[in-house]
Amino acid sequence: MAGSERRVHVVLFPFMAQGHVLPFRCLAGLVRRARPGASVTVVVAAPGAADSLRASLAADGLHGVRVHALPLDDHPAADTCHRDQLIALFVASESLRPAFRRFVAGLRAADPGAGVHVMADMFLGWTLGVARDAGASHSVVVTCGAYGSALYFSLWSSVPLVPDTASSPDDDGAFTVPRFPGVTLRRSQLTDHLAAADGTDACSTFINKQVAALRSTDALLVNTAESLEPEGLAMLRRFLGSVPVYPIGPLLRAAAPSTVKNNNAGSPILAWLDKQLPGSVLYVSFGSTYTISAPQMMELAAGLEKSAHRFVWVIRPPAGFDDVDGESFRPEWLPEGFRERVEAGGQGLVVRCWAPQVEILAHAATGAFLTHCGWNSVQESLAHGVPLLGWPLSAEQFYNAKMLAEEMGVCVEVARGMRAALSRDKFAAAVETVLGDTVERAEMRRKAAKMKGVISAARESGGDGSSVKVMERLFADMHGTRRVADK
Ligand SMILES: O=c1ccn([C@@H]2O[C@H](COP(=O)(O)OP(=O)(O)O[C@H]3O[C@H](CO)[C@@H](O)[C@H](O)[C@H]3O)[C@@H](O)[C@H]2O)c(=O)[nH]1
Repeated sequence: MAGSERRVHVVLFPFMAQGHVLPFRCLAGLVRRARPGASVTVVVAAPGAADSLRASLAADGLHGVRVHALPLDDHPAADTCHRDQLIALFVASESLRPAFRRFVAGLRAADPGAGVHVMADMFLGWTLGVARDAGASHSVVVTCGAYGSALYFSLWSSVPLVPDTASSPDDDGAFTVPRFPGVTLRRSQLTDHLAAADGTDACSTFINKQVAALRSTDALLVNTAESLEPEGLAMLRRFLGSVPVYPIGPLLRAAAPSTVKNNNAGSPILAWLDKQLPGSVLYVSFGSTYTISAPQMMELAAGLEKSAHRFVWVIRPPAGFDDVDGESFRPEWLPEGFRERVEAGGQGLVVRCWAPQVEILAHAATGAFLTHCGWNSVQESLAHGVPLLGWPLSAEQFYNAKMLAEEMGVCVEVARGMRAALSRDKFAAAVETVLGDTVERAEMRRKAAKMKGVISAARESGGDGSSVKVMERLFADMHGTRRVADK
């Protein structure tokens, strides 16, 4: 087979946010496993981020993977800028077109006999034109799941949305998702941007450009497995028409081996977990980009304390406090004395900004995860058989939560959106459901364990549906006997 393989340069281009860069790091490893002879370069849209990405790739054992920086210096990475600036950052990424064009042309010129394949983030649709002009093949990498993406892109392609039963924007009216008559949503499962969109606003214009790229790229690579989301993938394929869809996920990092061996002296959080009973701790984190409000944080703290269950809570500054440094807590965020009380009493740990999430989820003491249902967090949780409490905040997270609760039965949704009125009693009751001695807990754990098995099978190299096999198929289709770029 190797004899018929054409040399190929693979260019990976993530959007500069943790939730996107992390799966792209795993994608670099997957490309290496599926096509060991390929050269792989990760393009970053900020020279300042190149060194840390190089270090991360080396830590992943991907020493031969190159990093090429393009000059988007005056824009911060998405997880350090205000969420409202995201759309500006998306649009600004298009200014990289000339530099990216030069880079791809340089690869072609340096090795004219080889193929070039650009694997670009779903928010970098403009790269398709660059790839086409350079005679390179192109795929769009969807870092989200299939079900969430199918609904998200379908909704944005159908604005303005008119809920069937809402008489005012405050009514939580139900409506049927365009193109998917079997799926009903509520008004509260739309972001404000989506609910207000009319097709001419900046968000609609931007996302419609991405949808156009999804529909005309050579392949769609989705961070999921056929066995994990068969229905979601069927919906995405229906939405896209003829573009081939390759479920190359789950793109997941493995936990450091010491976690599994309960040997965590080097990490205070993991060392604390070592002292807890199996399945007894709630892990609370809302990902790398979104956050809840200060009043919500107050109520959540009260609910956690009231539940009397153990927890590890990773706190990023609430909305409106984006300028606060990475160390401090403000009095507006947490009830007076909360942190000192729960830490001294052994009930919980309050961690500022960032924690070793995969290691926490892999730890035997972790029994449930309160999450915003970002797709990386979802897959990391299920990969370790950990059931979820869902509090979707934005983007496609509402649809991930819906699928996890209604289709997979591994999640209880406790709140919805960045303005949700949270009740401490309701929240404490939900924690009891997932960590107490309840029938629901047993059932959710059983279903989450099943998903763990599904994910583990997709990560092994052997089976036909495994991510390596799917990636091998992509290369065979694109750069084996059929050469899409040369058609
Ligand atoms: O303290 C922390 C917090 C986060 N993480 C990691 O950061 C990633 C966070 O990703 P995710 O859970 O997907 O959340 P976001 O960062 O919010 O992800 C964005 O990207 C996802 C994939 O496209 C989308 O599903 C989300 O809606 C979007 O907000 C995960 O790998 C976590 O393990 C840590 O390691 N430590």
